[in-house]
Amino acid sequence: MLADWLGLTLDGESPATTQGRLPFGRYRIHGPGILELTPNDLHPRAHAVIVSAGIHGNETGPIELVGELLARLEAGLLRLGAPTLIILGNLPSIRAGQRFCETNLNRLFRRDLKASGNEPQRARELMAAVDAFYARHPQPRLHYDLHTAIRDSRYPRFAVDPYADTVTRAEQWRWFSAAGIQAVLHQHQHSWTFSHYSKHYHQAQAFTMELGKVHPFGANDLAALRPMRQLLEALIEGREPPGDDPDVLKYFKVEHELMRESEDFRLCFPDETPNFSEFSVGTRLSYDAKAGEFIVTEQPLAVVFPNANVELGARAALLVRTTSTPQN
Ligand SMILES: O=C(O)CCC(=O)N[C@@H](CCC(=O)O)C(=O)O
Ligand SMILES: [Zn+2]
Repeated sequence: MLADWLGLTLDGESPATTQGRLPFGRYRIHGPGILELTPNDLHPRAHAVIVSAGIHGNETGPIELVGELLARLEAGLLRLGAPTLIILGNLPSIRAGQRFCETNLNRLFRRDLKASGNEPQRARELMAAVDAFYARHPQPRLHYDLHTAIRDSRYPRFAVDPYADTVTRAEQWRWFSAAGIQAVLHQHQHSWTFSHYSKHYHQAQAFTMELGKVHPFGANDLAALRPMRQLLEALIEGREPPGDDPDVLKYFKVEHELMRESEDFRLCFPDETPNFSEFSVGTRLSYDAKAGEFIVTEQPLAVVFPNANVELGARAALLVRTTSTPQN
């Protein structure tokens, strides 16, 4: 049934039933792409776990990873021990194989959202689903929003740590280390992403997890994500995830965001530049007819998520520097 849910949801069809039993619990479908799993026996260490994927429709690896988790739950290979909400984000854009249809869903997760349209409507549905889930469950809150990046990366698997007052527990860095995450990027300001929503409004331990590069369905290297799957499995079972040395991770913080402010905007480095590539002082990184040029000053800067083709007013790249320690 759970494997059917994924397939039917991606095909735009409704499952025949909206609730049922699992080997170690039960499931309930709250709406398209919103599935709650409730354990028969709650593990004492359990979090209230949210795992989301497909917030960008062309990022298929995390959707396949969720498929593996659901198949293993259904086969009884995982012993459900934590309340878990599984979310598939932008269903029309997943079907179209595009990052988004009309606007980038992952900039819309704010309670004062005014916009109308398909993606704003979906953001409202997902915010309501998160609010209701966390209201139902008193356990410590956790949300991993799974993505893949457009470019290659010096660190193919990295976590983006949203900016918010909530303190990140040090165990997260240990878990990430064991899960094969190679770097952590601390945001410097509110970003209104899905993970930021859970951290800012619900004080969840919440991260955007970049798990390799964008590929079509069937072309993803799920073997490289096996340690990450083990982290998710531990959380779904409600047990303490494996940990490893947090000093193995590289830590970065955002220093500046390059914004696209006019039609005449360009990045002054090749399109295929990998994430975390470093540029020395004096390098011109961008030109915008309205904002002018951006030149690296004082210390080298590395570039993450460069994309000159974003909407006007949107982020075209993050400029980052290393930081010696994780920020808690
Ligand atoms: O590779 C890219 O350019 C984009 C990959 C992606 O979708 N990243 C997320 C990061 C969200 C965050 O900053 O937490 C995004 O841009 O929405
Ligand atoms: Zn994404």
